[in-house]
Amino acid sequence: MKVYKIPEATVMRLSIYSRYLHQLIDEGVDTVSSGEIAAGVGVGSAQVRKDLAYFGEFGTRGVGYKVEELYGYLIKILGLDQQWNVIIVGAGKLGSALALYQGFKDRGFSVCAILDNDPGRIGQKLGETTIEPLEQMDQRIKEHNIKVGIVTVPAQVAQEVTDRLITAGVTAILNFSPKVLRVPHEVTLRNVDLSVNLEVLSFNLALNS
Ligand SMILES: NC(=O)c1ccc[n+]([C@@H]2O[C@H](COP(=O)([O-])OP(=O)(O)OC[C@H]3O[C@@H](n4cnc5c(N)ncnc54)[C@H](O)[C@@H]3O)[C@@H](O)[C@H]2O)c1
Repeated sequence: MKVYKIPEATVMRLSIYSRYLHQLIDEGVDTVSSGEIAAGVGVGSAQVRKDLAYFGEFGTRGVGYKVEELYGYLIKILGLDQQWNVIIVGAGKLGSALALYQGFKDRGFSVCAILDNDPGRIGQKLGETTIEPLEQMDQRIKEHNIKVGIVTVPAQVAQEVTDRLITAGVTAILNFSPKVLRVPHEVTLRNVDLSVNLEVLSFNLALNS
């Protein structure tokens, strides 16, 4: 299914709704209203209805949504009904922690390779994955049909590592480095900066103090 021009903020909320629905399934809940989803995840119920309306008609007026059905639908919309193979470049503190994180697998992301250029790191094991030299990039990306690259190298080398990943066939980059990366328009880029979240917390703390 192809869905165009969905705002990124909506996609992020869909991911949060799907987690909440998963929680409801675990609790044995069969149906849920948009108001209950809204209260559960902390957004307005009109927002929930608007987000879901991008994808057609869901739910029955007065009854709400069937939890399992809506969950299955959101998983499909988010592309999580298939496995995405992932490569991590930079097996330092952060890259190693991400490689060991079990939560990715639970959502359909499989870390197939982790690379570094430090001879002292190469050959070390992170769970079932062994840290390999950067030179393995092309081969690993091709053999595992890897589409997602996670960049956890220092900022100075982040662009060259990203360029190399894209040349090798990666089409989605999750950048943890503070470097502002340039990628071709057909490549999806997301930047993760935990200090942005800390600053939001700080803003709220300051507001309430
Ligand atoms: N987004 C966030 O919130 C957040 C949080 C922590 C760190 N970071 C960033 O993540 C990155 C990694 O941080 P860290 O603490 O794990 O650092 P680290 O020094 O522990 O790890 C970096 C690793 O990259 C490797 N490396 C360096 N050049 C390379 C290259 N050209 N090819 C392959 N590997 C190479 C190093 O050998 C090292 O193992 C940094 O850019 C840091 O600023 C971001």
